[in-house]
Amino acid sequence: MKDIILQTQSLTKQYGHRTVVDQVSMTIYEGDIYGFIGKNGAGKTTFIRMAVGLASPSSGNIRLFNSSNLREKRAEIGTVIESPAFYPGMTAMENLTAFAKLQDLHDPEHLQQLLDLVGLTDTGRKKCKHFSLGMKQRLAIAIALIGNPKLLILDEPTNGLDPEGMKEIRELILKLNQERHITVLVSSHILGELSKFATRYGIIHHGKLIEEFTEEDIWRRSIGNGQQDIDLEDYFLSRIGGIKNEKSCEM
Ligand SMILES: Nc1ncnc2c1ncn2[C@@H]1O[C@H](COP(=O)(O)OP(=O)(O)OP(=O)(O)O)[C@@H](O)[C@H]1O
Repeated sequence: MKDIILQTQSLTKQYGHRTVVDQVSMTIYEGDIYGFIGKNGAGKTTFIRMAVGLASPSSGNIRLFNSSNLREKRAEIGTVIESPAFYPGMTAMENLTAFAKLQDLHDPEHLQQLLDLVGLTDTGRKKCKHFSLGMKQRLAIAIALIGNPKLLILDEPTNGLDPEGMKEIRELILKLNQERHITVLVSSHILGELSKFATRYGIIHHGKLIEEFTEEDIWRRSIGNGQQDIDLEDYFLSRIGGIKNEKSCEM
């Protein structure tokens, strides 16, 4: 049995009378690339903010790495939430150095390796404000990796990227998972994109986690129903009552 990396029980967030995350019980196992799927406003970011300690739950429970000592265990998580934040007037290496200093880490070789890993080796004196969105996302991921996290949480990392930028992020996530054995939680509202690399999925709809499954689970079910093939996107949409748009993979 694989180790449990992140587990929530009935995690709930209310803003006033509105419940935006509703009793979510999620389990992420070691080695997963967990695709967290939901429409805009479904509650993905709010759930992630609670998991990493940026928002406090109204009720429910969170365990990290099989421990309830969240203060200690959150140090083993790297996070990129929404727009990447860094110093626009600095280079990639200057940013990495500044963020490493905040964590009291001073190892230029480690930082150079991170730059190489995310494909920003050749950016030299170029200031980050002149980076493309894809480069900014990859720098944000490098910053999240400074402390060698065991779990990387990425909130909509491909949002707004062109196909090439999406491919770069996808390949980076796969490399981190397969070569560095980092477990990944990645949220998106773009089904076609997530299905290219996720190993398990959770669908969130109106704040509720309506299902968790692997792609294999769906295959098994479709064979059981006498179907030859499955379309993951059709399946997702059938679960949330959506209609497939032939021109777009978005929900
Ligand atoms: N601080 C807040 N106060 C009140 N409502 C909030 C707050 N933060 C989020 N919400 C509401 O909670 C709901 C869920 O938002 P959330 O950002 O978690 O969704 P999401 O699935 O991440 O969507 P998106 O992809 O658009 O970010 C939304 O209706 C949002 O307006």
